[in-house]
Amino acid sequence: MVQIALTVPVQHEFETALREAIEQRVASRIAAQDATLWGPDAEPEASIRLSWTQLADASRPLVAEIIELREQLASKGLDRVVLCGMGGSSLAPEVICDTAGVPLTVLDSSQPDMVRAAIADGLERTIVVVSSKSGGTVETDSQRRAYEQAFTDSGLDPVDHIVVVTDPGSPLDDEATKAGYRVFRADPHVGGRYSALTAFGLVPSGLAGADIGGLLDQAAGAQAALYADDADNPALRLGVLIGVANRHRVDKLVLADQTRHGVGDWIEQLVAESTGKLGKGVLPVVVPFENAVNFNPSTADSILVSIGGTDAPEAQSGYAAALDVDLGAQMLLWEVAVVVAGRIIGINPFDQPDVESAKQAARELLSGGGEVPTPDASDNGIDIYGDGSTVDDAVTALLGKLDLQHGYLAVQVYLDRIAYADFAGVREVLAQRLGRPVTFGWGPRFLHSTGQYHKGGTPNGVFLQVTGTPAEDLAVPGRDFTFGSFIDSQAAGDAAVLRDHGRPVLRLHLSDIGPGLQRVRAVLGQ
Ligand SMILES: O=P(O)(O)OC[C@H]1O[C@H](O)[C@H](O)[C@@H](O)[C@@H]1O
Repeated sequence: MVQIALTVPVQHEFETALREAIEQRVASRIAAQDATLWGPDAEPEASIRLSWTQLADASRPLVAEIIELREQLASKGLDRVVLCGMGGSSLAPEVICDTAGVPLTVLDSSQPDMVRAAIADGLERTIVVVSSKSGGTVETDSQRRAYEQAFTDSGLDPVDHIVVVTDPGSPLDDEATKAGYRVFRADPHVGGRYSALTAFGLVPSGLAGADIGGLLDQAAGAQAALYADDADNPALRLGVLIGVANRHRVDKLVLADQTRHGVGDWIEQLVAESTGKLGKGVLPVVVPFENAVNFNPSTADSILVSIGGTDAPEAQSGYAAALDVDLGAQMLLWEVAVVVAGRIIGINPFDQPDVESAKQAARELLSGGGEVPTPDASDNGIDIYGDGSTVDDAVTALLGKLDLQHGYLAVQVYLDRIAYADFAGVREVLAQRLGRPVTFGWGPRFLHSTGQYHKGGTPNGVFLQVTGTPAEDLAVPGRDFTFGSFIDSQAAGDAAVLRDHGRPVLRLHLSDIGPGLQRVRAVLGQ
């Protein structure tokens, strides 16, 4: 079931763009995996990235395999599932499991306290799914190493506890095969953020107990509507709305999820990484509910989307949508909508050119190269990297750089996202204070999602980083760095690249996280 209600202030322009998309058979050509739709520059990448359009059928044989493995594992007393993976390799299972009401521990961090806490919990009944499409993501590799060590130290054989999902022939595939792990190889012609209905979405979710056959049924049931060259096609309507709004500099997409299962985080990656490049794009702003600031009240440069709603919300810009749709269908709907919007905006929705630059800067710092940043000032245990000699002044200086017509503030917090979950509420406080869109992301998780937009998208963001010294560091087995030095390099590397791109960044480093965070909250008004 897919229902969509839309409002647009430029009805004629919207209808014209919709008619063009129908005449050019955009929806059916997406279904047929036509790689020419995004222009000649995007064609080589698009030609190896479109297999997601037919996954509702192609992934079907996986279901029985996963259920069989789940039963085997359960018979051995393995019933707790931990997922190690970043971005496209963890965001889909997170929302699939939350929607299904089944527990899944998602370890998508390099924060030492968070990694230690996950590992300390119930090892003997834990099955760890290590998911990485490229097989080279350092967080995922480090988490796998930490788990292998922990299993071995506890007298458990990692082969009994680790399942791998990766693309065929990746470095992880080679290592895992040698180690004797159970390996699920995914279709390499699907990019990470479009991989929800491949083994990346289905293996962890199915092992955790979600109804993955039902999820594929939902996607299959929506295919005819989403691939129709028809004015009622909800994906075409949503994609054209986002694309047309972008022409009018309405380039923030504020998402309120009435169902409260966190689908906004999955959409956030899809939209930010697919569109945020070449100095253009759509900034997703995930808010917790419809009465949150930025949704109500909204800003003149925002499209509002109510997920699970039936009436389009009232947006100051006039651009709004309500989607009432089940999860499997919703995933396919957004994938189609985003590539439709990408065509209008004029970007390649299948690459993420600016993610690599931050990874490179982090690697340089880790290997002892690169310039290690030193604080510009220090205020009662909080190191300030930016203008201002006190935390108050530094925050005021950063916020003073915000463009009050088109700008946004991104808060990037490299702390344990379970232990300090309520700090995310600072988004609301700052949005209220500034009257501008504010996003909140946990590092390093957001680097694999909105990180692309921050560096490559419309250049009107200002960035507040919060980092902290962990309670206890943790070695990465077989590597010459620790989780602590890794996350530190990730934050510093991303800040360096943002600054190189001319984006204002303030980093506040808390040498003692508890009191430091209290102070930061007080300064920000939380
Ligand atoms: O699945 P992996 O290869 O480990 O990649 C995980 C993530 O890494 C990068 O940051 C990409 O920008 C993301 O699109 C991807 O989802």
